[in-house]
Amino acid sequence: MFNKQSTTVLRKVFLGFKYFSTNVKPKTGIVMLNMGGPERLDQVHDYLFKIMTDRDMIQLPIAQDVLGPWIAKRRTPKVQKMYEEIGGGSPILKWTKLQGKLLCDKLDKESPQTAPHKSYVAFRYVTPFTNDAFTELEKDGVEHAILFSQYPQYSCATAGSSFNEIYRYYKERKFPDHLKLSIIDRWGTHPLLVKCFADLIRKELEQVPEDKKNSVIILFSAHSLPLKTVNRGDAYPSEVGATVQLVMSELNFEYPYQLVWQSKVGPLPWLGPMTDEAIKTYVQQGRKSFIVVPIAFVNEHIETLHELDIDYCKDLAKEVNVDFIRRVPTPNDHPLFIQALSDIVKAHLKRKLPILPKFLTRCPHCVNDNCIDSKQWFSKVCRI
Ligand SMILES: C=CC1=C(C)c2cc3[nH]c(cc4nc(cc5[nH]c(cc1n2)c(C)c5CCC(=O)O)C(CCC(=O)O)=C4C)c(C)c3C=C
Ligand SMILES: [Fe+2]
Ligand SMILES: [Fe+2]
Repeated sequence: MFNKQSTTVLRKVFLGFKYFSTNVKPKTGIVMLNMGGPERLDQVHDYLFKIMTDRDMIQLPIAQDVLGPWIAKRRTPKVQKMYEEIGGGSPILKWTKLQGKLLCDKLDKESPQTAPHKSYVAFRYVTPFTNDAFTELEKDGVEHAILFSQYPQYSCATAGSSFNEIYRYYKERKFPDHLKLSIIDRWGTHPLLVKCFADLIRKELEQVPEDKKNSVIILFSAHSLPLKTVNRGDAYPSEVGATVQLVMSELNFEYPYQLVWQSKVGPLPWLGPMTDEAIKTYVQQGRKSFIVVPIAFVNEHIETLHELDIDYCKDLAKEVNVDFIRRVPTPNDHPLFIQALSDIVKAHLKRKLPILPKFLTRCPHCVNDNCIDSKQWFSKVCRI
């Protein structure tokens, strides 16, 4: 139908449009907040150093400035080996960029009044850092930046730490006159997130052999927290529980289930029961079939690809003679998940938004004086 000349013209028009559309000033910036993960092995030490010296993340009993770097140095070879075993680095940046892009494409279509939208990745412990994201979005002339925590459930250790970093960033420099900031800090009960998890679980349940369908147990596994953080009143354990409850409700509570915790670091007590201990206990009781669901992560990284897939579903399963075990994928680019992100942002944009830094309040559970999580933020900004 098209000759060579008309194809060339069409291609030029398309590229011209693409050039125009990618160089147009974004009105709304979506700042994808996460701790991040090292893409390369030579980033692992700095990454661990930043985690272990962040007092929002962990409060070591003595001399954190000395003990934190020491733990980071000692842990580096072990963690480098783990990243090597999952392909040489964390895929979290790749996934976060893709999720941000798919979200903005959707928002451009579904919310033309706030378009164009552009996503910016702001990681806490590895590049691109908070200041990289804000330097870029300020340069782009973004009018409204939405600080969107990529952890569905709130913790002072994760989302709180990112918000505190942004607070510190603007404490040190002039807040741009043209910029408005607002926060989405928790969304673990969003109906489409729940539907997405339920859909992913159903697909794995279909793989369970008929003779094991009656005995399979769904293990929801979430990153644990130090008990000290839990006892201070951190919202995360109960918010994770809320997600689990809604997902099970969506599945009509058809299967037995348990919420278990993974990824403990160091010798101090953390919230349990731990995922590996739970598997061992069930096997001892003769329950040997499992579906493992990472319920607090929205994309793949070391805790899913190594700890769940290699350490538990492969090595531990073999060691203790598990009959059947499958790990449910994280939401990644699942259409229901991208629709959830888009609906969350649209609902947020419809509300009368408090604008930073005027509304800064202090988180009641946080070790940091300037934490900007609070029930006030929650009710004003992010009730969905
Ligand atoms: C030191 C204490 C830590 C606390 C508290 C903690 C809480 C916490 N973490 C996540 C999500 C992730 N953590 C990841 C890796 C990771 N976490 C810690 C330490 C704590 N996390 C370390 C030292 C590491 C590095 C790996 C290791 O040494 O084992 C990751 C993976 C990142 C990646 O590979 O891309 C995620 C994701 C949550 C949700 C959470 C509490 C709410
Ligand atoms: Fe962690
Ligand atoms: Fe906090």
